[in-house]
Amino acid sequence: MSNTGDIIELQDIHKSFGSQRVLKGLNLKIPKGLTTVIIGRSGGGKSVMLKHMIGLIKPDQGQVLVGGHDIVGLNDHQLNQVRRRFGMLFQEAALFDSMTVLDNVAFPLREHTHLTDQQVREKVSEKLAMVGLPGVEKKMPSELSGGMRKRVGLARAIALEPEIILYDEPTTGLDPPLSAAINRLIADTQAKLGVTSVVISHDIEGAYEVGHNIAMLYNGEIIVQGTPEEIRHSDNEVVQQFIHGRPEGPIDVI
Ligand SMILES: Nc1ncnc2c1ncn2[C@@H]1O[C@H](COP(=O)(O)OP(=O)(O)OP(=O)(O)O)[C@@H](O)[C@H]1O
Repeated sequence: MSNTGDIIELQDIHKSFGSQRVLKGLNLKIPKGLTTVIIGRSGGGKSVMLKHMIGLIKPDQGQVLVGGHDIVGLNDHQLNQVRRRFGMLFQEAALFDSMTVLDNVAFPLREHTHLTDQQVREKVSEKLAMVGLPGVEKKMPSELSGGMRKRVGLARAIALEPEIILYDEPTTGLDPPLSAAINRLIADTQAKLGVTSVVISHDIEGAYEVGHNIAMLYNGEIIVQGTPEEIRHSDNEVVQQFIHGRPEGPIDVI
């Protein structure tokens, strides 16, 4: 597994909401050009961790390095520059319901580039074709199935051809064939565009399939990080309980 360094590095991140300590000294390195899957319990802080990477949440303590630069102290304008490097697929695809598919996917292009209307349309068509949805430009989000909405969300996430794509539970709530299709899409997008991907997932099989690298968040920290093979053979009891979905073990399921 070769890479050219770590594009994102979370160093000793602490984050509490009121008295609830969510991240407790978390360390994580995201290697450039590869896909890292984050697994962990529901409510364990995976989304909170992801939001630190684009400055949507600031840590109480610790550093967030993107391309070697700490983004924690940046102002909104500087953060916007950093965010241009990212595409993000949120949990519910977060499409604008009152806009057509074309306008949804075109949104970041119109916000951040000076492309002509014709060029925007061409880029949108190209990205929709990449996600296997050619010709749906005129549809409204309400006319699409959940899986199609996710794919439109993905087309929007890749519209600016970002260096890094963050996926928050891209397959949750989808049936198995559709989950497999979305996983393939994540792998293809990574291979075609050479992007760095960070994927939050509950889908262990999918994690093995798309992840070059898997990290497990537990009790506010990353407790293991390694290749799918290393995770499968980890001697950590928490990891074993989680990946095999066992009710008994060190993880308190109540
Ligand atoms: N802005 C916020 N204000 C207060 N509490 C928050 C905020 N964001 C997240 N939390 C809390 O932080 C904890 C971790 O949430 P998070 O969404 O990161 O979990 P998760 O691991 O992504 O879970 P899931 O897999 O269910 O999506 C939760 O208890 C949540 O309620």
